[in-house]
Amino acid sequence: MTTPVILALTAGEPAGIGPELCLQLALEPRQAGIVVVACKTLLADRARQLGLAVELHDWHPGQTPDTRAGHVSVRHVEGCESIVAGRLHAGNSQYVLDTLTTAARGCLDGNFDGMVTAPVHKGVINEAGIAFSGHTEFLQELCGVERVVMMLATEELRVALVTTHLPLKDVSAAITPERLTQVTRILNADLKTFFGIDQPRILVAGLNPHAGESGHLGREEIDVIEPTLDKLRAEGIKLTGPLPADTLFTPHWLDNADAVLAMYHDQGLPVLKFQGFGRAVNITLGLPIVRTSVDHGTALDLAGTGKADAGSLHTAIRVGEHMARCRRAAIAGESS
Ligand SMILES: NC(=O)c1ccc[n+]([C@@H]2O[C@H](COP(=O)([O-])OP(=O)(O)OC[C@H]3O[C@@H](n4cnc5c(N)ncnc54)[C@H](O)[C@@H]3O)[C@@H](O)[C@H]2O)c1
Ligand SMILES: N[C@H](C(=O)O)[C@H](O)COP(=O)(O)O
Repeated sequence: MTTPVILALTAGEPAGIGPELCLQLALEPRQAGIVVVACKTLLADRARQLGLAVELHDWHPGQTPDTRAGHVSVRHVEGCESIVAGRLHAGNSQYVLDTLTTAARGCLDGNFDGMVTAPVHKGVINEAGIAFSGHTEFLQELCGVERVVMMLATEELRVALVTTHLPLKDVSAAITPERLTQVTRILNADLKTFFGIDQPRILVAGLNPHAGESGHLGREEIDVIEPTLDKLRAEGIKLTGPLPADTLFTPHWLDNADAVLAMYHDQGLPVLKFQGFGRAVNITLGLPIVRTSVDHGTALDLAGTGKADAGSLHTAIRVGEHMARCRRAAIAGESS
């Protein structure tokens, strides 16, 4: 019998839907051991507000998480100053980041096999005076790696990004040969490791309308993207592009591809979310730990109502568990 996977689940922004999604999940029996990383008072209060019969149990490293329906193991984190659903409070920001640090360090120390994150609110963390652009960048820094890749996925479509959370005006300068090379190599390697694809086929979008129209609508394709893709092809990576982004997301191309590499956040993610919002997963590739997340934000308008859909959280946990098993297998293979 294989040892059960233990995943840390951070509850995210206290004013958002994250805490109640974690509690909804706890109403069901689970295969994976889930440890919710959050303030226990916040969880107890939200359970009371929504009339959810969930028992909270303190969890400490080394213990087996409770997987029974109606029970949840909690790694308590101090510092949550306000627990009002729907109302942001900048004083909670350090607490939110502490939940991420606790989960990530627990993964690095071997206490967790991976981490799954409920949504945080980037704006309120910045209002607290803490520069924060997303979990992706935060975990990259915490884990001390030069490059990571954001990829969102449904059963039918995978979209990875060359650039993530930055103003649109800065995107062009950020698409350098070095970044494109690192991102493509990580995507190619992790599609093999975690998705069992021997020779991934990756479609690469151009940056400009019509992929630059032979240089008449922008030169990034000619100056940066095409030469970089040629070098990567010489390494054996199967790349098609740069393709015009407006027609890339059609069956003609997608039917023969394993992933799309988009140049920036709102070139790729609106298509993915149109296709599968509510059942997609957000994965950070290239980290030394497994990290998956929901495809949605804090939904302050729904917080405390019990109406939030847990579909994406289910996907994030299922994919996180699968990736954790793949990582175990990869490590076992290396050491044998
Ligand atoms: N993984 C993350 O941490 C993550 C992801 C996306 C956005 N965010 C952050 O969330 C905040 C709010 O972002 P936004 O308003 O653009 O997006 P949002 O996803 O919070 O909300 C967009 C719309 O989708 C609805 N919605 C979201 N999740 C839902 C769910 N589970 N069930 C039913 N309906 C749902 C909301 O009610 C809203 O109408 C921002 O600060 C953003 O940066 C965080
Ligand atoms: N870009 C993500 C999305 O649109 O779903 C979201 O902002 C979360 O990003 P992080 O995982 O970096 O927080």
